[in-house]
Amino acid sequence: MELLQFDIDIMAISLALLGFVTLLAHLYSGLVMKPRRLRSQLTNQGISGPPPWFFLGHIMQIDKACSSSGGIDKAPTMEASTLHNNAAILFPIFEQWRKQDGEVFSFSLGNTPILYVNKHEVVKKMVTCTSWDCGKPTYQHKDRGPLFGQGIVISNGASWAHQRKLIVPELYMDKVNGMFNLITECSVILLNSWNNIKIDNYIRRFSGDAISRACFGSNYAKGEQIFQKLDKLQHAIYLPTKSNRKAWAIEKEIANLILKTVKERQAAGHEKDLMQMILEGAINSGLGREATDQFISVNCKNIYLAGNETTAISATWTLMLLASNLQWQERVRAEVLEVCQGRTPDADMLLKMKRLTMVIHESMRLYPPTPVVSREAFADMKFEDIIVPKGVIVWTVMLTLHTDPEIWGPDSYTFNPERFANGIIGACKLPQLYIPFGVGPRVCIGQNFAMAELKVLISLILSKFSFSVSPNYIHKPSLRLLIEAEHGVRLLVRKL
Ligand code: HEM
Repeated sequence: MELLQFDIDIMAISLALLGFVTLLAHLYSGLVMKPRRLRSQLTNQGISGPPPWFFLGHIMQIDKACSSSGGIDKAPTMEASTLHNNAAILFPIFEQWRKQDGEVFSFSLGNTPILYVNKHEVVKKMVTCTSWDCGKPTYQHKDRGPLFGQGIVISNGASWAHQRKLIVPELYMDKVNGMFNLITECSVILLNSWNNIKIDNYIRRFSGDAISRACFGSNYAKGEQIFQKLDKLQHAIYLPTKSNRKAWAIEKEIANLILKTVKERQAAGHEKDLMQMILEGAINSGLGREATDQFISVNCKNIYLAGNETTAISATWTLMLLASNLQWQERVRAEVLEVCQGRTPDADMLLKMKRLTMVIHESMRLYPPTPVVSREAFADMKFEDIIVPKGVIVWTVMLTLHTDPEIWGPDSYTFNPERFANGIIGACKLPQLYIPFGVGPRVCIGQNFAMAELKVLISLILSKFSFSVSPNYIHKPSLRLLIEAEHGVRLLVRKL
C-alpha cells in the first residue's frame, strides 16, 4: 500500500516537473529563441540595430529618451527653423539610431522585434500592401482590447474587410455633405462659449459632439453619455494592469448602453444616421442577432475612438499655428469672408477655400495626430529588397517622412502652407509619403468627415474672432496615444 502511494507521489512529481520543464522550454523558445532567430534573419540582410537588453529589449532606453526630450518651453515664432522638428523632439532615440544604423534598423519592444523603416521605396510598399498577410499588429489586441475589441481599427483579414465594406460607404463624400448641418450646429455651440482660453477641451467637446450627432442622430445626448464613458475607459486602460478589471467593467457598461439605444431605435423606427446605416448593413449581410449587436457596439466605439481625439487635436494644432502666424491668419480670414459673404459655410464654399486647405495640410504635415504607422507580417513578406520575416512588426514614423528635407526641401521644419499652393502633388517629391490619414487599404475612413469638421470649425472661428498665442502658452508637443500639446494650447481671443 505504502509502495503504491510512493509510486503515485513519484508520478505526480514527475508530471509536475515535466509540465514545468515544458513551460520553461516554451517560454525560452518564445522569449529568447524566436526573437533571436528573427533578429538574425534581419542581420543576415545587413540590417543592424542597437543590442537589446534581455527580456526588456529597448523599452527602458526609449522611455528614458522620451522622458528627457525637453520640448520647447516658449511661444513659437516663425524664425525658429527647427521649431517643428517633432521627430527629433518626440523620438530622439530613433533619430540617434537612424544616424548609427541607417534608414532601416531593428530594435525590440520587450521580446517583440520591430523593424524601423524610413527607406522611401520600402515604406511605400509596406503602407500600400493589400495582402492579408500584412495587418495591424496583434500586440494592439492585448494593449487596446477593451477599447477597440475586434472592431475595424485593429482587426485583420476577413473580419476587417467585412466591417470596412459595410462602414465605408456611410462616410463617402455625398453622405458627409448631408451631415453639414450637424457639423455647423456643433461649431456654433462651441463659438458661443469661445473666449480667452485653453482651447483643447472646447475643441474636444466639439468633435465629440459632432461624432455623437453623426452616429446617433437625434439621440445624440445618449451618444454623449456613451462617449463620456469611453473617455473614462481610455484613461483607465493606460493605468497599470490592476485597473484592467475596471476597464473591462466600463467596457461592459458601454456595450450595454449602445445595445439599449439600438433596441430603442428599432422599436421607435428608423433615422438615417451613421448608427442606423451600420445597423442596416449588419442586418443585410445576414449576421445573427448576437453578431449584429456585437458589430454595432464595437464599431460605434471604434468610430468614436478613431475620429474624436484625432480631429480635435488636428483642429487645436491648426489654431495654434494660425495664432502664431498672424499673416496667414489674416490671409485665410480674408478668403473665408470673401467666399462666405456672411453666410454659413456649405460644401461648395469649403471647396473654394484654397488657403484654408493649404493651412490644414501644412498643420497635419508638421503635427500628424497619429505619428506611427505599424504593420505585422503574418507570413514572410518582401518589401522591395527587404524580407520581413513572419512575426516581425514594421514601423514607419510619419513625422520623419513629413519633415524629411529630401522630400520637402530645405524649409521642411518651417510652417509654410504656400508649399501646398498646387496641392499635395506640387508640395513635395513623394506625395505618396504625405500620409496624415494613412494610405492604402487601411486609409482613414473618416477623412472626408474630419476635413469637413476642420474646415467648418476653423472658417467659422476665423470669421468671428481674431486670436494670438497667449504669453502663458508653453510649446511642448508630447506623445501620448497621439501627438498632443503637453500643457494645452492657450490663445488670446478677440471678437471681430
Ligand atoms: C484629423 C482627423 C483624423 C486623422 C488625422 C486620422 C488618421 C487616421 C490614420 C492615419 C489612419 C490609418 C492608420 C493606419 O494606417 O494604421 C486612420 C484609420 C481610421 N480612421 Fe481616421 N483619422 C481622423 C479622423 C477620423 C474620423 C473622423 C473617423 C470616423 C468618423 C475615423 C475613423 C477611422 C477608422 C475607423 C480607421 C481604421 C480604418 C481601417 O483600419 O480600415 N478617423 N485614421
